Amino acid sequence: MSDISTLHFYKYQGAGNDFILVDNRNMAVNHHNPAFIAALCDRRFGIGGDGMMFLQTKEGYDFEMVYYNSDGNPSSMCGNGGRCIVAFARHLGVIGEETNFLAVDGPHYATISGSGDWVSLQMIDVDEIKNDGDAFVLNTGSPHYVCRTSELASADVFAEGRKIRYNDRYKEKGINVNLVEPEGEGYFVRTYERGVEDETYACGTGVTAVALAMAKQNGQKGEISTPVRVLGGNLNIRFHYDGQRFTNVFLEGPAEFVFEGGIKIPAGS
Ligand SMILES: N[C@@H](CCC[C@H](N)C(=O)O)C(=O)O
Repeated sequence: MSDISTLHFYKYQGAGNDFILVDNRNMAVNHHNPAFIAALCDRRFGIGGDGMMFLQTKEGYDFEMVYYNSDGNPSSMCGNGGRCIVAFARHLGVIGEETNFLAVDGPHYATISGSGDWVSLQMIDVDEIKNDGDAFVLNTGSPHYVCRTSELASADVFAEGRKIRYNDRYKEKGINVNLVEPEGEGYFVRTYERGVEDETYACGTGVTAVALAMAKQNGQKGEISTPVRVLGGNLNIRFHYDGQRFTNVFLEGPAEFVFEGGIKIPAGS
């Protein structure tokens, strides 16, 4: 009897934030194993990814999104991951052009374009933005630190992000660190991600946090649409702000299939 089996996986990316996806509707994969997830996300010895997701069935919803960071630990919401799993669900025939699914931060509504590669994902409402010196701290499904800067193209985001993520205030629970500068009608953003412990090419909950924090700082109210450029492409965030609460928050952008394959794993994983 063989002690090795093959895991069929799919790779997707949303503005360069890349993920391994597995159809686990039959619950064949036991994913409560950080070393297993981290090994698959490893860019040299595994498939490679900023995170890994399992699409599972959930009563009352089209599907459930179960998300892990590349360090192998389950995490809070991933916005780009959410957009990618919607594209994956569409590919599997689980959904049509709109969906209601469950993620770790609650229910999400999303739509996907007919061509299947542009996803608009509703994020949680936000009613609190705190200050940490000149920076903003808020939770858009995941915790974010947002700090305005200049000369962002040449910034050492890894070093600056790491310093903040591991300072006394944040080191226990961790935080994602977003550096931002105005660009055209919107912003250029670079993010150091907790759980990847590196800069990623995009962070969906991060650009959402930036758009909300900048609207508050600029005194904007009403229906707002904010384009954001990240290292891996372009995203857009639209929302309503009444001066107290951010509602109807949508993260929009590309979610694209990259490749699929099989990888040998120990049986029972
Ligand atoms: N890439 C994500 C955020 C994933 C979670 C994050 N690393 C954390 O642990 O908070 C996104 O697109 O939102």
